[in-house]
Amino acid sequence: MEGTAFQTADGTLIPAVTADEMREIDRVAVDDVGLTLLQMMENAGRNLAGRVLERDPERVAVLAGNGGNGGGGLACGRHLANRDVSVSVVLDRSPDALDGAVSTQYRILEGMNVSVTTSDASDVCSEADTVVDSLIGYGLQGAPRGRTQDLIDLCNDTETPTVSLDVPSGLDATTGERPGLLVESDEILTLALPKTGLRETESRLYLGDVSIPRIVYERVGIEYETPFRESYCVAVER
Ligand SMILES: NC(=O)C1=CN([C@@H]2O[C@H](COP(=O)(O)OP(=O)(O)OC[C@H]3O[C@@H](n4cnc5c(N)ncnc54)[C@H](O)[C@@H]3O)[C@@H](O)[C@H]2O)[C@@H](O)CC1
Ligand SMILES: [K+]
Repeated sequence: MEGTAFQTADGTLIPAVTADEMREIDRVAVDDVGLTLLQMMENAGRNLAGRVLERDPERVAVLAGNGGNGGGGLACGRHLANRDVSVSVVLDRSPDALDGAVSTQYRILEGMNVSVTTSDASDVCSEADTVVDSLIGYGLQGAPRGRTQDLIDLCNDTETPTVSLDVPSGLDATTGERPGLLVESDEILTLALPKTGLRETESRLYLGDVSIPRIVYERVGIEYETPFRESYCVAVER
């Protein structure tokens, strides 16, 4: 395990997983143990908001994709807005393309009258003091395309400090390869366990608890000691 493990500052080893392994962990957590995606997404979003709040933000742009990664970003946007941070959400496609838990997150923001754009986002990004990158997580398939690619380009161009959820969008979570454009993150909050591809990144890395019970790791054959003893989010060394 030591070859692939990351560790906390106090030396607790944390195994790294591939995208397929993480998908299986999520599946067992939901299908066998009974957590819901919405619960995990809420924990992801709250931990992400915690990292963003460390930056004392006033205006935050949340770039959100249509998958689970985007849902975590949207939940983060709600927690920030609840703390009087000015939040603008930038979707990479029409809200009609959202479903399940992600759609739920979106509808709540809509009910809160949080600003949402599906068109030109250059002002939103340049006026923000922090960008949340929740476009794509471990679900990346090939080089980022279309508006997702344009938003990554914009995010990198504006040079606003960026916090990425799970992995910087455009990174292959398993290999660390970048098949196309990649968000240049200042900080990454990865979820549950670090992804093997994060070895190839250099920005500050944190690990957030999404409340996956130990029995899930036992069932998928991963040796696991919780790094979350006193906190829901810990700094991680590669
Ligand atoms: N335990 C869980 O399952 C949780 C997962 N969460 C997040 O959900 C992510 C996984 O969710 P998903 O499996 O929905 O996948 P992602 O949200 O990583 O991305 C999938 C979406 O990205 C788009 N996409 C993929 N490749 C693209 C490309 N090359 N160009 C443009 N668009 C592309 C597709 O439309 C696809 O729907 C994780 O990385 C994690 O951040 C969190 O929301 C919390 C809970
Ligand atoms: K991301």
